[in-house]
Amino acid sequence: MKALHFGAGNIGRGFIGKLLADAGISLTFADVNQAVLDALNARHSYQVHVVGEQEQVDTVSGVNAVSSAGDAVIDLIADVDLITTAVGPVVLERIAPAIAKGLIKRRAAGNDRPLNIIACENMVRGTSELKACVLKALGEEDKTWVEAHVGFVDSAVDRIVPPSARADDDPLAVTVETFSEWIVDKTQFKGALPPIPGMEPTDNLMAFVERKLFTLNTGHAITAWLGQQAGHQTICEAILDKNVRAVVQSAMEESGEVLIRRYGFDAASHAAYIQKILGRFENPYLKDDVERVGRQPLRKLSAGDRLIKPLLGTLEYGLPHAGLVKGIAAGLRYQSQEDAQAQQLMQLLAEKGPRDALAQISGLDANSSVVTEVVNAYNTQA
Ligand SMILES: NC(=O)C1=CN([C@@H]2O[C@H](COP(=O)(O)OP(=O)(O)OC[C@H]3O[C@@H](n4cnc5c(N)ncnc54)[C@H](O)[C@@H]3O)[C@@H](O)[C@H]2O)C=CC1
Ligand SMILES: O=P(O)(O)OC[C@H]1O[C@](O)(CO)[C@@H](O)[C@@H]1O
Repeated sequence: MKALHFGAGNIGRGFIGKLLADAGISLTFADVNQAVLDALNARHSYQVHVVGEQEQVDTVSGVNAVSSAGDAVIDLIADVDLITTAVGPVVLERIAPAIAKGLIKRRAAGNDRPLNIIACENMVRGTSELKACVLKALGEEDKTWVEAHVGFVDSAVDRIVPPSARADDDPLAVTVETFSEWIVDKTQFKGALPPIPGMEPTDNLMAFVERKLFTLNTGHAITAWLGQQAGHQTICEAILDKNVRAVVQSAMEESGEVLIRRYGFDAASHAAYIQKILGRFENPYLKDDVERVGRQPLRKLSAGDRLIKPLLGTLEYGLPHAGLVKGIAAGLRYQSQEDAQAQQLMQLLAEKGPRDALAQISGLDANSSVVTEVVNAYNTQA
């Protein structure tokens, strides 16, 4: 079996690419980073440092790499059995034209073998968004063929893989936590499910996507934003600050109440899930910077993402939401010189003030009482 993975970054090398290679699949990475492409093609292998309760160094070998901007990637799309991505939500639309070209070539070559495409991004139904972008680039006949032969499979991906801070300066080495979870929607595959140990099929994906995004990512973002305000450098330092931790835990519990009502999760198991995540944030070996985890605040504060969607759930069910409100206020205060969205956020706040800025970013009603609560929390955090 052959696979093409877009994005030879942290999650690409440290999680999805590793699972595919470990499953004996012939794997090619597609990326735009020439240094990473050259290193992969020179060595065809790299090391994954697993840190936490158990420590080990695994070697992933037999991998190749191509530029995602050239013709080689189109030839591969025409040939492989599986395509995965971990490029970041905003990049999906940029890789869609190449995927569309590859699918046109695949059809023209008479390759009717099933192909499955799985986006592994921190977003709800990212593969469905990718599919919509790919279909836009196809004519009617190609669209019909794609619907019949290509499975667009949504997934939830959970493993904390920060940029490697290894002293040996190896551009390919990656440091990962022990925990990992990759859940895929089994109802969306074409043909047989690929046998990949570590890939868990479900017919109830939304429950798992929301459980992960609205617990781990909700708590992680708030840890980063409040941690930054308190002068902490890493997630580990931030979550060990009892003031930060109290808000993070309460926001995760508030979001959890929504998940329990919406999906029927067992309350005790969900409480244990939250505790497990808090423990993962404490991993001292990950050196995960608050600036990285808090990145792209406009995306993280948008309507369907990790803060606003759970907040809307608490309003729907009439539940407490003070922790989420403090978390959203902290998001408005995120700072980064490197992050274009942090700069846009600062500009928006300067132009419109917190009430209208939040309404614009999140889609919440500027005159609603929940926006007033966030504005009050924002002013308190000054
Ligand atoms: N790092 C983590 O712990 C986790 C990340 N994720 C998600 O995985 C995705 C990737 O995150 P990371 O691996 O952390 O980011 P990253 O920045 O380490 O990796 C992204 C890779 O995509 C490449 N890329 C950018 N534009 C491209 C293009 N047009 N074609 C091909 N490759 C391109 C970049 O060069 C980079 O190597 C994001 O959606 C993130 O939310 C999900 C779970 C865990
Ligand atoms: O990758 P994003 O969506 O910017 O958010 C950072 C998040 O991604 C992760 O790296 C992986 O889930 C988390 O550590 C963190 O919550």
